[in-house]
Amino acid sequence: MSNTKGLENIVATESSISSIIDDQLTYVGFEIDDLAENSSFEEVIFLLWNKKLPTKDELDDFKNGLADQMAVPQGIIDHLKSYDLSTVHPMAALRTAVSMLGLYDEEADEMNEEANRRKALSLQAKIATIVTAFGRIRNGKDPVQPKKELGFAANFLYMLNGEEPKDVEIEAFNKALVLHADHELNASTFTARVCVATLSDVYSGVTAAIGALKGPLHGGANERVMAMLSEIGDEDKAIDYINDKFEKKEKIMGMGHRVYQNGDPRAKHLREMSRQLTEITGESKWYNMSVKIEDYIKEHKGLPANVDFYSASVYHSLGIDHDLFTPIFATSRVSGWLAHILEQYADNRLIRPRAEYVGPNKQKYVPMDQR
Ligand SMILES: CC(=O)SCCNC(=O)CCNC(=O)[C@H](O)C(C)(C)COP(=O)(O)OP(=O)(O)OC[C@H]1O[C@@H](n2cnc3c(N)ncnc32)[C@H](O)[C@@H]1OP(=O)(O)O
Ligand SMILES: O=C([O-])CC(=O)C(=O)O
Repeated sequence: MSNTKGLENIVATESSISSIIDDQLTYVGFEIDDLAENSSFEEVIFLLWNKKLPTKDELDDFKNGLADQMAVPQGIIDHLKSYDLSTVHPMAALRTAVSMLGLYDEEADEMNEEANRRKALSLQAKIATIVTAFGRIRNGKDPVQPKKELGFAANFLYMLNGEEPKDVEIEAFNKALVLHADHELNASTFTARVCVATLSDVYSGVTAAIGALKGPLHGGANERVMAMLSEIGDEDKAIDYINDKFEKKEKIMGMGHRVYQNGDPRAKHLREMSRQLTEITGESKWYNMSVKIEDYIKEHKGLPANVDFYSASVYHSLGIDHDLFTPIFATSRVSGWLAHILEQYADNRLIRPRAEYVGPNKQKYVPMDQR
């Protein structure tokens, strides 16, 4: 048996949801650049779940269906309120709340496509409500009910802030959601697929995926990028800070990628959004600092910026609390997780690789009183 640490370059499944070929990302064969410029997030979810773009009527129905599913059981809101939310990370709260959603669903273990698609729509909608409710409750505010006439991106910002967002904010947030929706067999998506390949339920798959996304080597990097930029504080201090990290052999968050060699195709969109938004907020320093770091790391380590790098200054410019960055990633990526979960159920086989045993052999049991 050969052993590839981290399963690097191992092809573990077939999928027709998204592809990364020669550093190009597509969703169902549509270039990410095309979708980022033209698509609504709802349209992208429909695409990932149905492998085709919706007609206008299909999209209207889909948007209505999502809006109808946004209310979260009061028991979950009350449960969130029962914790000291000043110390709870929102990804931990989201993980628990999504798991709880399964307790409220009588069909949680129903294993047919119709029931699973209904659960998918419900989860997609409710995760946005949970994340925004958490953001408000911990600041002593009541959750805000969604407005049916607003799209997904606008509703998220509305439910978080209690006021309707500006067009420029909606456009930027929608694009960020589109860019984060799916990404082939990344760690959280793989986790979801491994979980449901045991024929466990959709709630378990999404709960497991949230746990995987939370880590700093994956979705948790975006929050840490902003922590790094804040710690640096001043553009002129950026290079010394990075050199210090190099010396300590510490990783720079938002840099590097397992699959992309020459650059993450999503980063250029987020970089441009960061430029525009930081100019609007009068805080171009975050963008300038980020560019300086990106260029320096590219030159000295040959590492590209990944999707998490510029999303940090984008979300910061939208006035979002830094620890909500990864939950926002989950709000988008759940669309991809659900697409992969449905695909896995449709042609399932248990996922069970092997481990190469490197421990001691031929040991003899020693009774307790002789150890
Ligand atoms: C949405 C996403 O999940 S995108 C990724 C988000 N994660 C991050 O931004 C965290 C920082 N980046 C990293 O830790 C890595 O680049 C990963 C996890 C993304 C990819 O990891 P891997 O493919 O396993 O690469 P690995 O960690 O083995 O790194 C290979 C080499 O590049 C170096 N390297 C990789 N990323 C970085 C980084 N961000 N900063 C400094 N050095 C790095 C490693 O130290 C290692 O060097 P060495 O060979 O001299 O020991
Ligand atoms: O694909 C990966 O390994 C990580 C990533 O960029 C993503 O999940 O968007």
